[in-house]
Amino acid sequence: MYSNRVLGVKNLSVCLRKMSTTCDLLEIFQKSVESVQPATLLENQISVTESHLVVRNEYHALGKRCHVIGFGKAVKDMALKMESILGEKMQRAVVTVPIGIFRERKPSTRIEFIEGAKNNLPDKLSMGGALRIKELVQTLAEDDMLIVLVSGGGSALLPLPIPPITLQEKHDLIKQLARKGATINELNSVRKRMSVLKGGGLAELAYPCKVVTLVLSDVIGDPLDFIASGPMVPNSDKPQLAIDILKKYELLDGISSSIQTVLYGKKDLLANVPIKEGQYAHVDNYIIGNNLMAATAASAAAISKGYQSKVVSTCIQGDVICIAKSYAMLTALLARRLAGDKNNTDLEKFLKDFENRHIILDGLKEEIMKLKDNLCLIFAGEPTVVVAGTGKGGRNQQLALNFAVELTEHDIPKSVKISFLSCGTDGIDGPTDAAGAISPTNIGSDWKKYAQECLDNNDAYRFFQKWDSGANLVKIGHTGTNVMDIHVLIVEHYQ
Ligand SMILES: Nc1ncnc2c1ncn2[C@@H]1O[C@H](COP(=O)(O)OP(=O)(O)OP(=O)(O)O)[C@@H](O)[C@H]1O
Ligand SMILES: O=C(O)[C@H](O)CO
Repeated sequence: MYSNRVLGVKNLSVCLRKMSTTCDLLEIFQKSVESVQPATLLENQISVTESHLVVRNEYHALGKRCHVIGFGKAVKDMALKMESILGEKMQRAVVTVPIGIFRERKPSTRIEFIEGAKNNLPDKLSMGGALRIKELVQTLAEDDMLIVLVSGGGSALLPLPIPPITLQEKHDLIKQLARKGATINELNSVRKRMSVLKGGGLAELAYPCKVVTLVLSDVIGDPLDFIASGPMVPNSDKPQLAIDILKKYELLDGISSSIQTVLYGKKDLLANVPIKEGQYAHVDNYIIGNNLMAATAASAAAISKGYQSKVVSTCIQGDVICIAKSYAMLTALLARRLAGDKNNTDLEKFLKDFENRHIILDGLKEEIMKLKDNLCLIFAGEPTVVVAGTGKGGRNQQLALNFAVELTEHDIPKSVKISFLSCGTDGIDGPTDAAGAISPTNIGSDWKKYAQECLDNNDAYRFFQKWDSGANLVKIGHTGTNVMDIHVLIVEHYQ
């Protein structure tokens, strides 16, 4: 019933077209990932002189001893690059990275790499790493320098719950909150409240040592106090916020007494750590990469392949179901326009829909008005999924499949071909071995029914394993970087 590969000779050109667009989608995604490789980002922005670290054009004294710490999915290559830039000037380095990130043999290095946080959840290994980092930071003096490498996934790689909260309690609460569809900002507000090092804790421990923080952003808008739960910037959340978030997701009543003790108590901060312009005065923070860079590179790659292309938004957020509906509506609209229909009513409806969800669509209307060629639109951001089922998947696979189902609700002219890819730039979508997926096209009614069952059970991975024997799953392993998700939509018209 699920065989979708019945190809006659007359379908050969359709098949070749499918293959070439699939290649384009993959190459466009690959270019976006390449553009935010941490080693290149550092190489372009960091150098050292005899006595200073230079970040872009700003000089920071290296001090008597220079140490490096790091945590996140993308800090392996950041740390190795830092080691090669600093050479003997680097005294000691402790860095926590995801388990399995060293696919080949570990390179020869003086950096102490600690692997942990399976499935992006805090565990004993990552907590061991957090303790090593804490130990190192506690030895620092005023005339030292600390370089901190931060990237997404840093929260799970730097867990140190405030006693009496246990690691298991924290792990369980964050997992439940994530499954209920909490945003990353909500998750991290709760994490900051329960953690020794997050929400500025690490910066306070380092004081008065001078700190330079290099951050690869994986949060919309690059907010330093939310990326990896903001260990190097003051926590500006109201103390009540974490409690309100748990209430919102109906988790407050079930929390353990230790979590209650911490949430309703006061978080001890070191006194007298000076704050200047809302940031710790001894810390300089730099964003060295973000999803705008990745989206811009994707769009440039599409243009070089002959598409009309545009970065539409870098702040896609909200429930995957709503996003799939909006994308399908937009796609149908573009398809009809490419086929010659110039009616604008749907366009206004689509723009309103996004505006209502506070998503900025940069110049999309103008782009659509001048639409004449095959089009490749780039979206970036991080949607959420309410995981109510028991299946296997991730938000990108869920979105790619949901989009395919939604598209069947629209009339797409026969002369138009739609292709859509949704992938996480870190290469790992949820607890799966895929970065995401390419939407299946032309799903018939049996497949549509099966797709809906899989979506309802959050089992998109299983669907994709069956569809075309898994050909639509994008499997690239850990990419070494992490700037949220990229969505690539291609709409092509054939005469
Ligand atoms: N079966 C599933 N189907 C769909 N989505 C899922 C499923 N299981 C988990 N998820 C989603 O996957 C997300 C976690 O994925 P992942 O570990 O890739 O996080 P991430 O946001 O990329 O991590 P970070 O931001 O810390 O780098 C959660 O938002 C969760 O809702
Ligand atoms: O680690 C985290 O907290 C998320 O990836 C956001 O940075």
